[in-house]
Amino acid sequence: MGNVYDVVKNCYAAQGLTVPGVCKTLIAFPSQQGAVAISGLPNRVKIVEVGPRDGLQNEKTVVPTAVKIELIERLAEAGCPVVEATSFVSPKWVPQMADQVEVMAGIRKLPGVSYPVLTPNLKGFQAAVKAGATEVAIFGAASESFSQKNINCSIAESLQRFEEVARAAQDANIPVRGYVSCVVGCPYEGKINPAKVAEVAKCLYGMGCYEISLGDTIGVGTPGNMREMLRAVSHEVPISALAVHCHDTYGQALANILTALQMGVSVVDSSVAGLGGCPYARGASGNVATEDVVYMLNGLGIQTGVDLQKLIEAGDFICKALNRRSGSKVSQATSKL
Ligand SMILES: CC(C)(COP(=O)([O-])OP(=O)([O-])OC[C@H]1O[C@@H](n2cnc3c(N)ncnc32)[C@H](O)[C@@H]1OP(=O)([O-])[O-])[C@@H](O)C(=O)NCCC(=O)NCCSC(=O)C[C@@](C)(O)CC(=O)[O-]
Repeated sequence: MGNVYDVVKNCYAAQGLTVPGVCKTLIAFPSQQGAVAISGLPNRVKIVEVGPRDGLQNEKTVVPTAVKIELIERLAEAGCPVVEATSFVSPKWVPQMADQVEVMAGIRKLPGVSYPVLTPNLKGFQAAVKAGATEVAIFGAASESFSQKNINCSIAESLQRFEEVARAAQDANIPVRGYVSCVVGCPYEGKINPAKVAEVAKCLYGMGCYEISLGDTIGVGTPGNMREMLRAVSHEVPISALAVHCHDTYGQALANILTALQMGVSVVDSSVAGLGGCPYARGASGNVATEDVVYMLNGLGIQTGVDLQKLIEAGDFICKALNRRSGSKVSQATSKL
């Protein structure tokens, strides 16, 4: 078989017709050789690789610091422009991130790559700066219960803490990214009102966050409710400043990402080998695998700057270290070739 377009063209030709323009743009070839763009999608997408932080924070056995450092370096070498390195949170709450200072000291930073870290409060921010962080992220939620479980305070209290971090970061000329968790569903409260997501996103943006990452923390989103939520948030924050962060619990992450791209989002968070889950979100599975996102974007002719082969190798490296099978379908498929 040639390709899907040829088959469709021949069917139309057999009836003496030509292919309508709309069909031409809707037929995409999901292979590395025959990339075809769908009109209306961005030409370039920024991948924010969160595997070393979101991916590893929930691991039960301690991952050696040297393994974390090698993973971060491999991801940067694969062309990921942003590699979230660790978090400056309480080691009592997230023991897996207790080696944050050593991780920051150990990574050989590549020029042009950003290595943000999570900072829930001023204490975390100050420690991060001392450890050499040049970008931080504050992380709130659209669910009161999740906010309490994750950072031990209400949404309103968290916004006060974030305001302090944002002000200190501005004084130190450090860019701040903002997260909103539970943007469509919460493990404790169920469905989340898009208006609440928009309200929290607006506050974070107003504090000076250059980008707001919208987290489907437990991976219950569908293209329908993601669209509804993105529509509400984009009334308060420009779509160019939004990112999506999709966990893949129900297998909807790629569809949700494509929906977001069609709405004008051009920043996607993902985790190599599909690692991850939040320790305070019961039942949450890993993030969408970066390999799968890059494969989809390659198939659409969308630039990412990421080398898929090197990415797969980085995924193989961490899966071997964790003694686990990759959560990436692309990695699973190519390992059988
Ligand atoms: C926010 C706190 C610290 C509040 O925790 P707390 O217990 O309320 O804090 P506190 O201010 O009462 O202090 C208690 C102790 O923690 C220490 N402490 C206080 N702050 C820090 C700090 N920054 N770093 C290190 N230590 C800290 C502080 O010094 C004190 O130590 P002690 O006197 O008992 O020895 C805690 O709840 C915490 O660390 N939570 C982090 C939870 C977390 O990391 N969750 C995962 C990340 S979020 C996520 O995965 C979702 C996301 C972003 O990926 C998007 C999505 O998928 O939706």
